[in-house]
Amino acid sequence: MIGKLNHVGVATPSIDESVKMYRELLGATSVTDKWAMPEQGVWVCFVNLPNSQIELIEPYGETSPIHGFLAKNPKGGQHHICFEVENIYEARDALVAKGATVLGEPRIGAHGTLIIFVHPKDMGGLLVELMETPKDAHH
Ligand SMILES: C[C@@H](C(=O)O)C(=O)SCCNC(=O)CCNC(=O)[C@H](O)C(C)(C)COP(=O)(O)OP(=O)(O)OC[C@H]1O[C@@H](n2cnc3c(N)ncnc32)[C@H](O)[C@@H]1OP(=O)(O)O
Ligand SMILES: [Co+2]
Repeated sequence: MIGKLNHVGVATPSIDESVKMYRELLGATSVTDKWAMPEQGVWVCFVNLPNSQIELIEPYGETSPIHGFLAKNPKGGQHHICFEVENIYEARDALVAKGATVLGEPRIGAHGTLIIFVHPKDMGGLLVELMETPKDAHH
């Protein structure tokens, strides 16, 4: 089931400050604009790497799912890791059949394809996002 590593999600109190850090300290040159995803409760911005992406996420709105994480990690930190799958519903059903806790219903993520999250308690403390491979994927 598990496919390519798509992105590593990094929570931050300020995407602007984080982008500056990736540019100045690590020499990142390809960074997208940030945009709001109200239904996900986050602002999103991608630092493009040759083989993957860092997804910077900042809380959007009072019910953002990352408020708790930032309360515990005020400077931010690694928040989730995202693997591609071919079919999100098949992946979801297989996980549920094995007793894993899938958080919420499949919804559209930052790449325009369906995503789900697997609770960290079932993944050795790691929050795992699964996303359907974009049809025009070229990485
Ligand atoms: C735009 C999109 C995309 O890529 O397309 C995105 O990525 S959106 C990315 C943002 N969206 C999401 O993360 C949606 C799915 N996430 C969630 O539903 C939530 O964040 C939960 C994962 C359920 C955590 O919720 P909450 O912070 O309220 O935690 P909680 O108080 O229930 O704590 C449950 C336990 O999980 C731990 N915990 C919380 N966040 C964690 C994280 N990111 N990684 C690992 N562990 C984590 C807590 O420390 C706690 O551990 P102890 O029990 O040991 O104290
Ligand atoms: Co993500």
